[in-house]
Amino acid sequence: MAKVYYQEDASLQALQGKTVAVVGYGSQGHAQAQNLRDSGVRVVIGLRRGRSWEQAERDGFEVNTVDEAVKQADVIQLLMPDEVQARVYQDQVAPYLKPGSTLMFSHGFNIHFQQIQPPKDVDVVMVAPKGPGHLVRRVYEEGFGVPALIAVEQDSTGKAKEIGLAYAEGIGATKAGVIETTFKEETETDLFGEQAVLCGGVSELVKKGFETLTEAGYQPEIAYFECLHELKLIVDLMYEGGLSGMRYSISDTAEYGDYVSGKRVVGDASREAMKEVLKEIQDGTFAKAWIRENEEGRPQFNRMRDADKKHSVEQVGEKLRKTMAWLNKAPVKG
Ligand SMILES: NC(=O)C1=CN([C@@H]2O[C@H](COP(=O)(O)OP(=O)(O)OC[C@H]3O[C@@H](n4cnc5c(N)ncnc54)[C@H](OP(=O)(O)O)[C@@H]3O)[C@@H](O)[C@H]2O)C=CC1
Ligand SMILES: CC(=O)[C@](C)(O)C(=O)O
Ligand SMILES: [Mg+2]
Ligand SMILES: [Mg+2]
Repeated sequence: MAKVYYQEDASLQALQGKTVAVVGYGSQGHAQAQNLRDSGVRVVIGLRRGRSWEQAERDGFEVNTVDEAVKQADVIQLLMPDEVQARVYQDQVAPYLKPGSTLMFSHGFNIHFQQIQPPKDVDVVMVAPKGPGHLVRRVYEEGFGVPALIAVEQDSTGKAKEIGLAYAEGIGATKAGVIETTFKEETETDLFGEQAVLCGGVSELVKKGFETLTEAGYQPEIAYFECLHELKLIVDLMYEGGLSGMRYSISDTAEYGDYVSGKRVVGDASREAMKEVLKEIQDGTFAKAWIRENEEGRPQFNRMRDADKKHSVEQVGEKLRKTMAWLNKAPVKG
């Protein structure tokens, strides 16, 4: 049975009198920094000059270069993109890390695949929210939390878990539950989830459903509503009540079709592909390819990103979403 921590298991006390440097102010950075501040934790932001720097200042934070932020911090949370962390760590974090400080991550990639090898005299802890940064902020403001995983890789002070739990409390995660794990388990399951199901699997399902309908001559607007927009409404039901909760709300016609056709679309071939994807995550093939892709200037990543931006589901979606007033105030990428 998984060990899950809630509010009664955590205390912000462990962060009292300490300074947390949040390095990076993107999706997770802005959310975690603002939640911590609202929870009464002293936060400084570490960045390079640019868009995020200006945004963090506008949001009222003290912003420093990464090295200056690290110098004054007791806890350093690295929230830059995974692929830049190792270089910035090497040049601007490692030389200034105080013994006994806490180096934190929200994803295990760089520790698990040994791109970052911290000294023995610091704690190495992960608090990984299981949700996109903008929701980590939005859900906190609503008085709730996004669940998270916690892992301790190195405990030099004997207080690593306590500090990690205090951090999880500060970002609101203990309201939803914080599951104990290892860097290995978080890294492999997170990569698998985003590739096979949450991002990769769902995007392809949406595109192929949309293409099937439009190629058969149906209107793209209808295909968009059917295969993309309504997905959220259906997934909200799953989120609240699992598969049965969703099936309680849909018609029996839909439920019958769900049982007989779902397995034909996502069947044994997909299960085999999922196993292959998982194996390549576990044996490091995926990590190696992603690191190489970045070293080469991201030729494939950029090509695939451009191609998908031009997909007709995106063209028709952009037009339709303009009419949805409630969407226009929610930031998608900060
Ligand atoms: N996105 C998510 O919701 C989730 C992310 N995670 C993990 O959280 C971590 C952060 O990811 P995410 O929030 O998506 O990252 P983003 O891409 O949103 O954040 C990028 C931030 O890092 C800054 N940055 C980039 N390069 C540098 C640099 N060389 N020096 C200083 N700052 C730099 C950017 O500043 P600038 O404007 O100057 O470029 C920006 O503020 C990753 O480990 C990720 O796996 C975990 C769970 C979910
Ligand atoms: C949002 C999240 O949890 C992901 C999909 O794992 C990520 O952005 O890396
Ligand atoms: Mg994730
Ligand atoms: Mg991820």
